[in-house]
Amino acid sequence: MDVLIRRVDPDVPLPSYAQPGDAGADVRTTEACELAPGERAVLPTGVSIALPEGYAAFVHPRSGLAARCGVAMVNAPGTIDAGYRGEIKVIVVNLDPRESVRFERFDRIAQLVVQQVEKVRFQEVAELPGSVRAEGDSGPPEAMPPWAPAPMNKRVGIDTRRSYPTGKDSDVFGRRKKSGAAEDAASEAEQVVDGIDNEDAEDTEGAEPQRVRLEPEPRPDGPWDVSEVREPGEGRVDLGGLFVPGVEGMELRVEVAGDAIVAATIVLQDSAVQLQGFAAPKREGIWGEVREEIASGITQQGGVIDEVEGPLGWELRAQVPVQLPDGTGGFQVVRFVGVDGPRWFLRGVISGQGAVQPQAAGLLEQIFRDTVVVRGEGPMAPRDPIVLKLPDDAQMVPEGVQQEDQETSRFSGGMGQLARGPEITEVR
Ligand SMILES: O=c1ccn([C@H]2C[C@H](O)[C@@H](COP(=O)(O)OP(=O)(O)OP(=O)(O)O)O2)c(=O)[nH]1
Repeated sequence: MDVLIRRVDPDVPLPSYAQPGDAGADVRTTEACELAPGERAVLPTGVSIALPEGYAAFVHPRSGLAARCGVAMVNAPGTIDAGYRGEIKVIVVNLDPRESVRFERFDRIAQLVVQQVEKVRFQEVAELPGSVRAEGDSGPPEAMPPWAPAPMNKRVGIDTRRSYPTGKDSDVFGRRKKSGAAEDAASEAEQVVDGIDNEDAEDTEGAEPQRVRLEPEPRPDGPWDVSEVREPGEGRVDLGGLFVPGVEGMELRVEVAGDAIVAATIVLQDSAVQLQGFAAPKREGIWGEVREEIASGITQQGGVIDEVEGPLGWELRAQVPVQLPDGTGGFQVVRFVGVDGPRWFLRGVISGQGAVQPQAAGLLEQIFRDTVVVRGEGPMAPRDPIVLKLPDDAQMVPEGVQQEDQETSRFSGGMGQLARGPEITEVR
């Protein structure tokens, strides 16, 4: 089909399909630009189009750029409405934590996919027809579920408000999923990992013949084991069991279970990521099983789970039932991300805007990736939390205590287990 196009920049080459079967026609930037790590820019393409009614064009990232340089589109895919006559723009972001990326004038920066789109009429009804997914969902529960992120008994906060440059210790590959199968995920997974961890000492084979063991996936982009990083403290906050990257304007809170600090939460504007490290077997990743546990728990609570392959590997995107301040039931969107490392597992819970709009969570994901885990050499039971400490120069300000513990998986985000404690303010 023909689409009318106008060059806003008279010299720009028209969008073109690189190969005969391509779905997307490459578009170019008419402005050269250099993006520092984490920086974004709105780049003009030098063209505007007139699509027929019933069509839209979608601006997609180019996979080559993403793989080579970590360039993504903030709003991918960008939507070009049929009625839009302005110049098509591309909102690119450099997600590489270390390297700048440079575009020259007329470099191909994105691809345009034209598609037919439905315009629907929304018909309001009192009840929706059932679906396979809806089966077993019992609706919002009466009580506050253990997955609800709000209540914590004790918590410690560090307000950093300063800039930490990131380290320069990593290199680049790709990471993929492992799969784990467990009917009764919680109990079986415990058994399996316990068995394997004990076995580590003797280095024997075959104690679990009914299961295929999968090695932890490679971690080309982190998070890192302390042995893989030259200067873990460079640009990171030393929390003992974790070195957490420092970012301008972030607020860092640590959370306690009993007397031990076990989780750190980084709050950045309207998003947060909670980081928690756990001991794990040497040769088997546990993230597959842990995902199943979290998913089944949330589904039982009436929540909805999507398992998707995101920027940090396989993750759960969950709509978790919560009680709203006015007492009514609502849902909160949360992302559970996780990575298996050498004898440890790092779990992140992304909440706020970074969960609602995962494409806007680049910086939080970067923080997760650039975290360094210090499991220590001592014996630990699989799935035991890796204990953290306060930064040496943190100053504590006591704060009120509220909310009792709730029974839940320790991987559920620690929502019911962690405790709010004294507030601390960092002084440097
Ligand atoms: O990557 C993009 C996304 C959008 N646009 C243009 C075409 C689109 O028709 C217009 C509005 O975009 P969109 O509808 O996504 O933006 P909005 O924030 O929802 O604005 P509006 O309220 O104008 O629809 O901006 C681009 O040039 N590039």
